[in-house]
Amino acid sequence: MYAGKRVILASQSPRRRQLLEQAGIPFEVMVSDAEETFPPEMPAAEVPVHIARLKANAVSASFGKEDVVIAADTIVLLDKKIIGKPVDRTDAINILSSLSGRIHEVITGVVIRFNGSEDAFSQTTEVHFKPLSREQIEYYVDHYQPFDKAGAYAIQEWIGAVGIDRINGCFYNVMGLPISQVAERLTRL
Ligand SMILES: Cc1cn([C@H]2C[C@H](O)[C@@H](COP(=O)(O)OP(=O)(O)OP(=O)(O)O)O2)c(=O)[nH]c1=O
Repeated sequence: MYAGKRVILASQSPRRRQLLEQAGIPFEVMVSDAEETFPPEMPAAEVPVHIARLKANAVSASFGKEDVVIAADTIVLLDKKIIGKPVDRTDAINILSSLSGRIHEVITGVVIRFNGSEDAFSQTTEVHFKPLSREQIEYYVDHYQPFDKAGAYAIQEWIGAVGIDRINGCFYNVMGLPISQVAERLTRL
C-alpha cells in the first residue's frame, strides 16, 4: 500500500520503529543528532513540532526531495510545565511522584517532509494516573529503568497496566507516534 516511496524515520526510538512496522510501512532509520532545544518563551504546545523539525533538519541533507522523512518528539506536560526524560533514579522517582494521582498531557509533534514541502502537526493525549505508592514507583523505576522516556514512564509497560486509569486520545501518541494520523498523511502524499 505504501510501496514506491523511500521512507526515512529520523529517530532512534524503538517504539517509533515498532509502530511504523505495525502499520505495515516499509522504512529505513537514520538517527538524528539534533540538539533538542527550544526558545524559553515558546508555548509548550509548540515545542514538540519545533524539536521534531530540528530532528528532520539534521537528516534531510542526506536524502533527496523524493524521499519521505519522518521525525517526531514527545513531551509530558504537567501544570503547563514540560517534563522531559529523567536524569537519574531520584529524578525518575520525583517525576512519577508528581504524576501520581493526577492528570497530565502527552504531546507528540510530527514532521513529515516530502517533495520540498512539510506536513507538521501534533496530537495531545490526556493521561489519568492512579495514586501510586512509593513502593510501586520504586519497583517500576528499578525494574524498568525508564530513563529514555519522557515523564519517566512508558504506558506500554507494567506501570501503564496497573497505574493508569484511563486516557483521552490516542494510546500510540503516548508511546511516541500518533500512528494512524501518520499513516493517513503518508497515503495522501
Ligand atoms: C510517555 C511515554 C514516552 N515514551 C517514549 C517515546 C520516546 O521514545 C521517548 C520520548 O523521547 P523523544 O525525545 O521524543 O524521542 P527519543 O529520544 O526516544 O528518540 P529520537 O529523538 O531519536 O526520535 O519516550 C514511551 O515509550 N512511552 C510513554 O508512555
